[in-house]
Amino acid sequence: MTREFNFDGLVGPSHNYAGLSFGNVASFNNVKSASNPKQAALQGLAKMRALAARGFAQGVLPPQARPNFRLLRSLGFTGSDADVLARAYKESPVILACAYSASPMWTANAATVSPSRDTQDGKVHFTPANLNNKLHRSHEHEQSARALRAIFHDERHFAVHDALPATPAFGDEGAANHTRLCREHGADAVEVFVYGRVEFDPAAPAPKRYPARQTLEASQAVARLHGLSAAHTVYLQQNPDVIDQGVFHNDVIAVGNADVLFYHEQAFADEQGALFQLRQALAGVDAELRTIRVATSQVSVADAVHSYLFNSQLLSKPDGRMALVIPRECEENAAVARYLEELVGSGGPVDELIHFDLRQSMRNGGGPACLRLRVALTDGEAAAMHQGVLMTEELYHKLVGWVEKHYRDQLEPADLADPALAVEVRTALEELERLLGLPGLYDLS
Ligand SMILES: NCCC[C@H](NC(=O)CCC(=O)O)C(=O)O
Repeated sequence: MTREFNFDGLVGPSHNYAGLSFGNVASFNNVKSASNPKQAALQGLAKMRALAARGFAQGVLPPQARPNFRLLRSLGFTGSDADVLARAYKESPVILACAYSASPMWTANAATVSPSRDTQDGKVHFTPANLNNKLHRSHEHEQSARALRAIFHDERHFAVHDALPATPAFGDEGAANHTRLCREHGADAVEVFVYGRVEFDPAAPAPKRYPARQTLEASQAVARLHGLSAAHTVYLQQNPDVIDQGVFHNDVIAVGNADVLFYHEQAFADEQGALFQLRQALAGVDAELRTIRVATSQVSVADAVHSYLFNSQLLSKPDGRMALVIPRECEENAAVARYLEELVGSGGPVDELIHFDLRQSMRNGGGPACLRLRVALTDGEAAAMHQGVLMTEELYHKLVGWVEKHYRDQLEPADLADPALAVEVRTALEELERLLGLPGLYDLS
């Protein structure tokens, strides 16, 4: 049997609001407000626990070591660790914030994953995303690769590639711009890549106000690395106008699961063309696309961006129906709340809503779907991965205890200059390696 595992990012102890993501409305609006790392981590853990308790396969991906002293030193801040922090804070607090960002919590951007059913060599392939559009995210991929290699260490089953070259032609944001459509997780599938820009075709449409983070060239390179078949791979262009309205990743405006695509009518540059391509490719894997199309008259793009309606997890339940995992913000938006009520009453594939309070992450533009990386695994593959990251009641309680012990409940921009914070984070991560049974997870040299 094949099951879809959701690996959620455990929010790191330096979670803060630094306004680093131009084009991401929430990140910009909450710049320099105080964060609560403890609450952020507990909110994420509560989601993992609840979904695991419901029988969904749930794992956790560890946070990364912060600040990234190697990054700071490579930019010319030298001396002892305390000197590096003091100089960076004085000369460029924004660089210090980049080195301290807890952005690896959004594991939808950690990598693109192709299940073994889709790949030429029959292994599960991972390509960590270079995230090169933003300095604070561009240094995640090294540790993402290291963590994935530690968890998916068995080379008979898993291949973890290096990130693509970090140049604008290969802007790669990972699974946030990727979805897999199929009858069921274990069946042949179509992998769908959504890009915002084409580097080598200056005539292709592109956003004008905000950056397009993902390129067609990156998507094609990932498909090549993973050994995907051309007939089962579809590339769609995201609508540049919605990128300019704050839809910085496709998973802010569309989500797919099994044979269902839940999307906003403005999501793609060419809606009819996109549906045609998907239907044709799906016919090749004996599947028929079911669409849940949301019209602008039902939910505007602005409401979608503020509520994160589409940054939901669409999860298959054992009874064949689907649940939609949404943030509380969806209840608070009148148009979205009305739409959702209709959706679950419509007799369509979605018959249940599961709400979570993820406010701490949402204030940086990360909803339920941003917080998780989907990995479909056969039973054999699931048995071959490191078991210490699978969410159980026991692991949940251990991690809550660890968070309670090590995390601050308030972090202001100026706190990043406090040398004690760096020591606290390091101590916490050393303990986490033991707790997850992953010695050597971090390069703490
Ligand atoms: N998939 C959701 C990603 C959200 C993430 N936000 C941030 O990095 C904000 C960080 C800050 O501004 O402190 C991003 O934009 O990539």
